[in-house]
Amino acid sequence: MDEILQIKDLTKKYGDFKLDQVSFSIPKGSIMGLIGENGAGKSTTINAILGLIKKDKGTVRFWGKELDSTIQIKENIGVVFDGINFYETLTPEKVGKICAAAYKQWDNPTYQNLLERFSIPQIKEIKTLSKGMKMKLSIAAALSHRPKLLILDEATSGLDPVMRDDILEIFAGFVKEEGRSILMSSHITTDLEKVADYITFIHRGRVIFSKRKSDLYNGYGVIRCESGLFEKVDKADILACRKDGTRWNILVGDKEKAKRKYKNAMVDTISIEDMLLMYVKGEQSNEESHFKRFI
Ligand SMILES: Nc1ncnc2c1ncn2[C@@H]1O[C@H](COP(=O)(O)OP(=O)(O)OP(=O)(O)O)[C@@H](O)[C@H]1O
Repeated sequence: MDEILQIKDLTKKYGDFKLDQVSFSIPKGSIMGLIGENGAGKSTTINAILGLIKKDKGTVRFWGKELDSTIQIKENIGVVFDGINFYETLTPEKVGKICAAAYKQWDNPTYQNLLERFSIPQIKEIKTLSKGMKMKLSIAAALSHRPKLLILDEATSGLDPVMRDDILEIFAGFVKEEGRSILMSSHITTDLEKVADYITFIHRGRVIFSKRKSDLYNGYGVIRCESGLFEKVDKADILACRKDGTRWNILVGDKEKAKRKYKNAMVDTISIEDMLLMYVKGEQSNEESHFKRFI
């Protein structure tokens, strides 16, 4: 079993919104970045994985077994949400004591080290801590109960760039320990570019792709061309496109094939953020006919 988490056909309907047969897997020892626009379904996916909402359909397997017990989740999965994770009247010191009693594998030296590294005071009430400090406290606690999987839902967005960089380094070290993995949703795609091994892109409740990051960079590309060439591009090759002045930017899934097929075109690599923008804005702006999407 090389995968720590396998999600298959996860489906949940909320009124107009449908999380639609979401499937992806997280290999052991890796960081999976979960990206998508606001309302794409990232938190719904995470909540369904954790059993915080009832899924309509689909399976979640953890280390090969269906994930259905809260005890199994509590001990093995560390969770950090973008919000308050503890009672506001507790202090970081009390959080440590409560967690020591609550978790079999609580690692107090790690917790103390992280509090110091993150400059979190031991005896200040949580309600008096800044948003960033609360996030750091949650991350310290989640890492210190030695979970096999850490799930973070927008958990680093309130942190300054220096602290984010420090935390990304800690995450990279965490997954080096055998079998541990991270699933992190983030709008800060540059963080994921730095640290993620895999990227899953959810758009309007559906998985557009779930791929190794290096395969994304090696595979996807953008053709930049004038209208004349745009007309000749095989529509089957176009994943999304956007007109920028007189030039077209065309997202393709196989950069090298595009270079061979369209010899006069400029074919560039594309960042995760630009890829996401082309998918999302291409569809949104359809009626203005500046953008079009063909899949
Ligand atoms: N409890 C709920 N009841 C009804 N609709 C919900 C509920 N939770 C989420 N939704 C809807 O499901 C859709 C997906 O929301 P979700 O929070 O999963 O998106 P997201 O990708 O995490 O977005 P963001 O980046 O803004 O956090 C949205 O349309 C949202 O309004």
